[in-house]
Amino acid sequence: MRLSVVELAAGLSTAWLVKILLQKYLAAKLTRPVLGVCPGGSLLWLHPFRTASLVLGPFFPLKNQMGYYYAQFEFYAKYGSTCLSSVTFWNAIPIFWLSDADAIKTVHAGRATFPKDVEAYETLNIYGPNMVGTEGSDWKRHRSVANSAFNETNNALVWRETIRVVDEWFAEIDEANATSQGGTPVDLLKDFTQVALLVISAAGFGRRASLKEDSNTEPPPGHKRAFRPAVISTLDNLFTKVLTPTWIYDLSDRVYLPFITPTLNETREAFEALRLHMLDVISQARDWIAGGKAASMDAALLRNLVEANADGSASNKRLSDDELLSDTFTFLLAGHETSAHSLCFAVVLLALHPDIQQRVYEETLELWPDGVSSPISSSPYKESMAKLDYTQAVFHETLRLFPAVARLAKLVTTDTTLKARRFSTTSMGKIRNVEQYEVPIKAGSMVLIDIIGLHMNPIHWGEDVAEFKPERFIDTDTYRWPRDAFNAFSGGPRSCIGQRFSITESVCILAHITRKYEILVPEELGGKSRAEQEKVLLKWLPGITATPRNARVVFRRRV
Ligand code: HEM
Repeated sequence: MRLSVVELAAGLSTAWLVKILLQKYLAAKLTRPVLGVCPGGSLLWLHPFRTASLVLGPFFPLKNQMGYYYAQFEFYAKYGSTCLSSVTFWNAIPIFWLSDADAIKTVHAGRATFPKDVEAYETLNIYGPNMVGTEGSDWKRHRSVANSAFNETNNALVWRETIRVVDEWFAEIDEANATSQGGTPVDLLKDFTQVALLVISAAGFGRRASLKEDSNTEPPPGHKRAFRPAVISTLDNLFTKVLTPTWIYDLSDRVYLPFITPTLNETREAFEALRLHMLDVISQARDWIAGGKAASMDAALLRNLVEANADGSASNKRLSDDELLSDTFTFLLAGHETSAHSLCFAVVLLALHPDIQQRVYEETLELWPDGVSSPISSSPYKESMAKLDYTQAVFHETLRLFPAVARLAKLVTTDTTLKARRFSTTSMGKIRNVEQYEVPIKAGSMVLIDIIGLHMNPIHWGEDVAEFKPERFIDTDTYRWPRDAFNAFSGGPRSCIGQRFSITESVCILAHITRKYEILVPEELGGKSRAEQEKVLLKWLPGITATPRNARVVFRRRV
């Protein structure tokens, strides 16, 4: 029997593939002893903290496989442990999944043993190194300059700018309301994306833009695009920028590739346009400092960064212009989608829970008896926030049930142990016999902070863990809410630097909406059960951040 060249090549390729797969499988099998006493031992076909897992997240892993995005606490309950082990198929990395508040706290506190997996963030270094994608002394330098930028003056600016943007948004809604009976249908994702963008533009870059301004605005001298279209097209092209390898850019420079070349050109131009605007703000801030800060200039993050950077005495504590620019861009990325998506979930939850909505309304009625806070000066930031405790609790509880970031990965640099919990589960699904135990973890492994698993852990949050109950986040004489079991903003020294920014913005928006409008479930879902309404309105997909799919409600003006 004679084989053709094609048959021979196919046979050899198959043999080669089988050999590789066998090698990988054996390597993963051999790693199992490293997993020690920690139950699970699952084989992971995808690395759970790489771009592929975000892109494929809605479809893979499947429901019964470890890493499934909607599993909540299921796997931990199945194996009776708050720490689970697994190993990646392709490179045999032991990965320990954590839903235990104490173990996670240890990981956050031990930055030398558990550094951030910065490799996963490399694609975000678009304008250069930045706070999110660095570790060690570089990260410290970024963080110490930026810490002073996120100050109370900036929070007050966030509050004022949010009111300005919300005022404009309400005007649009009321205009639509004039013709519609029974309220205005609102596409929350579309509207909050715009609102959050305008807030971060003003409080982050010091560039005030209007909701109504269209993309044909004249670019200022020296620019090809006005600020707002530059930001919007940058965000629109973010995925292209992050996912396209540089060799494709090089190729498309040399050869015209239909569709690809125009898309890459647009992406490049958008990012360059935004870069020029950010450089303008940096140079304006420098002029302002050099001029003795005579004129007033809003305390936007970028201005504050430039100021803090100029104050840095030693050069090893300062940031270069590229780093300043890259950090500011990171604030735009990190602060815009997270806030917009979380607000979508919060408003839908208020529509689904009229009793809770009523409590928020009563709180805002007390604060603003004469209606929402316009003019702006009538509602000062600090005093108003201090009176919106329940609204803040609603926002926290939303982030507990729908954390924008589902998981975080840390490397393990030295052999160590973590304290987790073992338990049994009764036939009624109740957790019993909880005891702590030590999980040995070898250097070279990875730990995965499973934020959803932690937030759905009944050991920390009680048996009603799945219910939307904002009062969980309100301390009383006999109850203190479990801070370490809440990781929506991560934890420890690398926790979200924009936490106060986003709470200020979100609470301001939720309070204003609830004071002015009744939030209702869309009419077509009116006859359905609460469970069916939840299934539709709270549907989400994994992405860079958890993305709501059907966040629609109706706003009806309160009389
Ligand atoms: C609801 C809103 C927000 C949520 C849920 C959120 C969540 C998070 C989480 C989980 C992390 C840790 C990420 C990691 O370690 O990889 C983080 C880090 C970060 N966030 Fe936020 N964030 C929000 C809003 C903001 C805002 C408004 C800003 C800026 C204006 C911001 C800027 C940052 C930055 C710069 C980091 C990196 C901090 C560091 O590595 O030291 N975030 N955020």
